[in-house]
Amino acid sequence: MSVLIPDSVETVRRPNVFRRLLRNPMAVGSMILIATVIVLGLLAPVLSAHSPNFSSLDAVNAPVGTPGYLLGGDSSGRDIFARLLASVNTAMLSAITGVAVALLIGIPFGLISGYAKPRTDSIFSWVFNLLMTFPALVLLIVAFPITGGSYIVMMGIFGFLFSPAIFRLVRNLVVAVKRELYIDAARVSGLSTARILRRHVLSAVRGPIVITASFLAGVAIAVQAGLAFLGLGTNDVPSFGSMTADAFANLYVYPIQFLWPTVMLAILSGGFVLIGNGLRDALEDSSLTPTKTRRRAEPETRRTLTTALDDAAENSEGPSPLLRIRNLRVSYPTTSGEMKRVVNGISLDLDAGGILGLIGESGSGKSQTAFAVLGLLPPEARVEADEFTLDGHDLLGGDTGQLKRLRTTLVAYVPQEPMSNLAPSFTVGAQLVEGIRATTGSSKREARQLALELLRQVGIADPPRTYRSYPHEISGGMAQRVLIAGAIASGPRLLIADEPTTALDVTVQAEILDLLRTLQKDLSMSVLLVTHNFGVVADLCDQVAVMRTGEIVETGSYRHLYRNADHEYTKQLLAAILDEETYRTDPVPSPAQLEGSAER
Ligand SMILES: Nc1ncnc2c1ncn2[C@@H]1O[C@H](COP(=O)(O)OP(=O)(O)OP(=O)(O)O)[C@@H](O)[C@H]1O
Repeated sequence: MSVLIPDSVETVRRPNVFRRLLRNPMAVGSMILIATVIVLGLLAPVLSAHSPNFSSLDAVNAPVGTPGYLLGGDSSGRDIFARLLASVNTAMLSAITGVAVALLIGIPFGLISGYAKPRTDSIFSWVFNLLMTFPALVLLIVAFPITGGSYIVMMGIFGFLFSPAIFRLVRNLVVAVKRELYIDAARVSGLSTARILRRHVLSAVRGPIVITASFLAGVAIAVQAGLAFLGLGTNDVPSFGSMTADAFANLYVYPIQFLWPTVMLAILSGGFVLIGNGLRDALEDSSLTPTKTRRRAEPETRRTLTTALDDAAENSEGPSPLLRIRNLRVSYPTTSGEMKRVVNGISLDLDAGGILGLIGESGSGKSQTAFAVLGLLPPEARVEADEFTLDGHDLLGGDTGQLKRLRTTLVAYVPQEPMSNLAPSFTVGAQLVEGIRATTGSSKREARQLALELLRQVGIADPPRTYRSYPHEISGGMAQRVLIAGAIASGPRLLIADEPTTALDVTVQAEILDLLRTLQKDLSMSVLLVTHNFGVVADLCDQVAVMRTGEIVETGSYRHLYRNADHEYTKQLLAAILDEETYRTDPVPSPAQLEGSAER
């Protein structure tokens, strides 16, 4: 089916950090001053009557306003105004060189270190920590003979020595961001690591990088001036430092000569620091980054059993299990060095087209089981099993790239907290298109059409409008529909839904469950539903596995468990719902209703 795409789809405006920055008077003042000074520096050849190194005996210590010497002459008879403008250019080139080198080294290594496995992270962190212990200023002074006095080379070394600051910043930000649910979602949707790093991780950490770069520019200008003041630098290139040193010798006789370079230095160096402060405030105000939290369902949001029994099917037999798990163990290292089992030898079969509910209290190991299937467990997790296959493919052996491709094509994931799974700085449409293109390889235009069609399919009333909305502009229920749309885009054979309704209110919960049921039938998918809520299980699932402390204590159809639960824990879980009469909206199903539902 083709869908017309409105022209407005791509004309979305982002929340503007720059506009917020413009509300900060200090930052605005600094930007105006710095911009003015930079323009003056660029116009130096036009504005100044002399070249900065031209010296005339007539102009030695000439007072301010001498014809041709707007700010007077220095002790060598050079035009102070011309030298001041030339020094602006020196300062700016120093800042650009120092900051560029620090960013070029710090950002890529920080991204890789923060995102990579612990061993790579340890090696990179060790190297940069070592670099950080070097006394930067002393090294710059010692390196002077090697640089031949070139301030560009000196500032390159400065950038290298300050790159650990950027590295640490980026690495720590990436460590915080990489476990965000929307990064997991991007991984599940098949995006390459490079693309996730570039598009999602870098975009989330760029704000603090810009702020630090601004501070670093101020520091670079001050450091270059300091080195020049000490005489470390060629005499041919004017700089605030060398001007200050010249004026210093005349301080008591011609103090005004000291004023010009120090004021300019303060404007440039301090201005960058103030802009950095303003940027930080503007970004903090506009921070939309979600935190990875988990909400438990409120009691009133629990579903009742009646609807559930109507729909629960007795049989879940298919030709062969799509997902086959035998004796799955997931363990984590503890501080004492021992391994702690969080999934302890579970076995499951999920048939093609079947719906399996994995139910248990918090911490019972449901999500760990689901994440093991999705390949989303953290690197420190140890996963073992006698058999762990998806569509006949071993999920534990083989090539990592092949497994990733297999999961991308066969499995999709619907998470618990829809909002946290959408990247806050991209529109819904952009995120859907990105996922669709990664999994289907379609063109941008085709992906856009498919995204709009999928939004319609998951019951979004105005797909173009939602397409061009940012996550904060849509409701939780819509966000969950968007994620479901993204999940089904690749036509998965297995949909893993981890508490898909927990974060939603009660009416929306019912709608999302209805949608999942409809899609499961229409697309003939298998569904692994992770939940702590028997009502949700009853609504959807053919088969149920009850988990407790990492083990499956009982399995069976929902109807069977409802009537003949053997295990005390299953009875407790059922009783927990049945006891909550206050929160139920439907009557508890009677045995007759159960039979009726069985006959359907
Ligand atoms: N990275 C980790 N390191 C160590 N233990 C972990 C880690 N992640 C999870 N666990 C532990 O694994 C156990 C099972 O967690 P899991 O998330 O699967 O529980 P769950 O049944 O899904 O509960 P919930 O619904 O609250 O998420 C918990 O005790 C948890 O503390």
